[in-house]
Amino acid sequence: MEGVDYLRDERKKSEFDVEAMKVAWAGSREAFQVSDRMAKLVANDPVFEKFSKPTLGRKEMFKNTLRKAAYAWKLINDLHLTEEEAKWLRHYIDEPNYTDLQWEMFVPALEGQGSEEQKRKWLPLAQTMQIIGTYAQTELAHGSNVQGLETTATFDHETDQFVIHSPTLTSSKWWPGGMAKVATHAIVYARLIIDGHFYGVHGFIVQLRSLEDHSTLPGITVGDIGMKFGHGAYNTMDNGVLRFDRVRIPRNQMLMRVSQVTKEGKYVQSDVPRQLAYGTMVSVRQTIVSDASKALSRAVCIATRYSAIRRQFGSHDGGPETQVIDYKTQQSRLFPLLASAFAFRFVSEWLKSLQTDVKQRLEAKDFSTLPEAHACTAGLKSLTTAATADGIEECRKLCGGHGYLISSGLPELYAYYVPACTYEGENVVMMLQVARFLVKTVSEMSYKQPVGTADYLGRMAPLMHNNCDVQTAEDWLNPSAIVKAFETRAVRMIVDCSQRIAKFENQEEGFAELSTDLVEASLAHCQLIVVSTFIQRLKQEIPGKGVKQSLEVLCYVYALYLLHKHQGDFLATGYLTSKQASLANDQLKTLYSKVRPNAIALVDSFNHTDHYLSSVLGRYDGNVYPKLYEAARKDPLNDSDIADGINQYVQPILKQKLHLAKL
Ligand SMILES: CCCCCCCC/C=C\CCCCCCCC(=O)SCCNC(=O)CCNC(=O)[C@H](O)C(C)(C)COP(=O)(O)OP(=O)(O)OC[C@H]1O[C@@H](n2cnc3c(N)ncnc32)[C@H](O)[C@@H]1OP(=O)(O)O
Ligand SMILES: Cc1cc2nc3c(=O)[nH]c(=O)nc-3n(C[C@H](O)[C@H](O)[C@H](O)COP(=O)(O)OP(=O)(O)OC[C@H]3O[C@@H](n4cnc5c(N)ncnc54)[C@H](O)[C@@H]3O)c2cc1C
Repeated sequence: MEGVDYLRDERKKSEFDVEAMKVAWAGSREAFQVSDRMAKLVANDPVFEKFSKPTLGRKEMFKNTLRKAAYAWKLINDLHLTEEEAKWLRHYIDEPNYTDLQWEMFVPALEGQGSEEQKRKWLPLAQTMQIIGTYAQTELAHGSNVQGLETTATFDHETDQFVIHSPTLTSSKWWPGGMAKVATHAIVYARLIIDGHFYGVHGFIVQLRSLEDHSTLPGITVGDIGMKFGHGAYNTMDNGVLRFDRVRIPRNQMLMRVSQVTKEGKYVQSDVPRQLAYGTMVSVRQTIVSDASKALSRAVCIATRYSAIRRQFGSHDGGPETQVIDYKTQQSRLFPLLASAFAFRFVSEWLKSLQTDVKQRLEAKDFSTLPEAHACTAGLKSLTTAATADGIEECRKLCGGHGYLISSGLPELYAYYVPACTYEGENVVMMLQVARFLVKTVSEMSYKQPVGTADYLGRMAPLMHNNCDVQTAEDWLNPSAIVKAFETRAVRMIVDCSQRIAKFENQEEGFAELSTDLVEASLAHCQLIVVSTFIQRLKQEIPGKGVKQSLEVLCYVYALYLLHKHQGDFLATGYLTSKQASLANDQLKTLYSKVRPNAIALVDSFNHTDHYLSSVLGRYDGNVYPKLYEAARKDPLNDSDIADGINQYVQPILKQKLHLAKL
């Protein structure tokens, strides 16, 4: 039997309707159809071929990506693609490039932080790509600490302009994507200075390059920051360094939704919170949560298909060896990741709806839910990216030696993905933001009832004193037992930290001293959100034979896997006994055996094309070994029998040996 037959047999074992599961994964039939159409469009167009990428040099790779981006833009226009379709098209092309910054950061920053007048002027230019923009916030010496940025924007009364300047080497903008070679404009974050007074960090629209010949404008120095981790992964992107030598821009190019500077040089703060200036980061963090489920599902799809094909040991009387997916250890590493991909998918959908709600409230000048939205996006960004980056690496190991080959698709995926733990808010820094929100919520509870994702803190009294009543492994198959366990663990960890901080004379000092515990408490809070969202999703109607049941199994796997992994927390907070923790682990093993027959069908439900997976190990048809062999033969080193350099550097050594032998 070959891999092809193995996967065919596996698909026959499935206990649910795969087509219906595809819809559940996508969110709706319409969402499925859009993404499916775009996936196929990209997969079937030779322009988007990407197997040759690993063998290209930096310049060729960069040019090749520009070519694809230009072609994609042509398709978007020629085919009159909707915004949603265009997003999926870019997603499936699967090469980071300047358009990510244009659509995920530059346009949202204009939309969220521009005044109505500014939006009227700049948005049409950006949306039709007559200008190409980037988001230039991070500097050589400051990324996380936005208030510590050094670039200055000094108001000049006489000319009604701002003077943008890089006063030090460390103030050089450093990292923005698309900035080195492509972007014509940037939203530059700088310290606003009027008459020697500092008014905080604000965004300014600055032109970097001529729209005529693309040359840099006077006063601007811009370039690439150099190659990044993983050859092909992120090096298609021209992350840049940028310096300003007293570059002048008109006053009306400061983004003026949140605060304005008048012609007279007066600083006016609108009636909206200053944190709205961070709004672009909040919206992109939500996109990053959604991207996490895509990246993790991709790695899990590869590792699951390959685990069903790969066989090692266990052959009796000449029969076939054991599929590695049947080893309990393989299942205990793989299935929680499969469940996590679904969990992240559903939490990202929920986060999107939370943001829509916040947006509507902001328009009605209701800012009450902003801190919670910030904490949720920051925390979930941190949780999902960390788990996804680790998960991709685990999937690589699950594929044994072949996982280390570029043709497995996993090394490049990891290298592309891992900076998500850093960009758009370093993960620990983000968890500390969640901690601030939680500690503040607890401290205000005497006069303010917590709401939304923090509402369980309002039920503190019972949660502080209850004990878990699980008696058998079966008892863990109960959503309310699970939610209660996660709520209790989170509440007790948060309250413990809050009480210990309160003992410090200086609260900031207490916060800093307890920051490692606070990060753990924040993680507990975020895990509760993901688990509860999964459970809530299952309360909705989910059509299709066996679909809901399979998702229920995955939901329990996700929750009980976390419970097992963090059982130290659950035990230390005194809610569970070690017996109850061990029953959860027993149940987890039973659940793995329920996932097993459905594993291949579950990863088929992601609807990933072979083009998108770009993995010989994860091929839909399972024809792994012949294709691995074929891919290896195509390596440039195999172009000739005697490689370049052999005659020059190897043969002389061999000849020298002969000479020595004669002596
Ligand atoms: C369908 C297909 C889809 C395809 C998918 C494609 C996916 C591709 C995705 C994407 C493509 C783009 C590729 C990557 C691009 C990467 C771009 C970048 O990396 S841009 C740089 C990011 N930089 C950071 O994130 C800095 C992190 N630092 C910060 O955010 C702040 O400095 C922070 C939060 C750490 C501290 O802020 P403070 O300096 O003002 O300090 P404090 O005093 O702590 O905050 C004041 C108050 O403001 C609140 N706050 C802070 N941030 C807030 C926010 N964002 N919203 C609301 N409140 C906020 C705080 O909670 C605090 O509240 P209280 O006073 O305690 O009540
Ligand atoms: C691929 C990539 C693309 C990027 N694209 C862009 C872009 O388009 N535009 C842009 O403006 N920026 C971009 N960035 C920059 C990115 O946003 C920053 O790197 C990120 O915000 C982290 O900041 P930092 O580099 O200053 O890390 P640092 O803050 O220096 O982190 C270093 C270490 O310090 C720790 N640390 C920092 N502060 C604290 C604290 N208060 N408490 C405890 N620990 C702390 C962190 O946890 C971390 O371990 C990009 C970065 C990458 C890698």
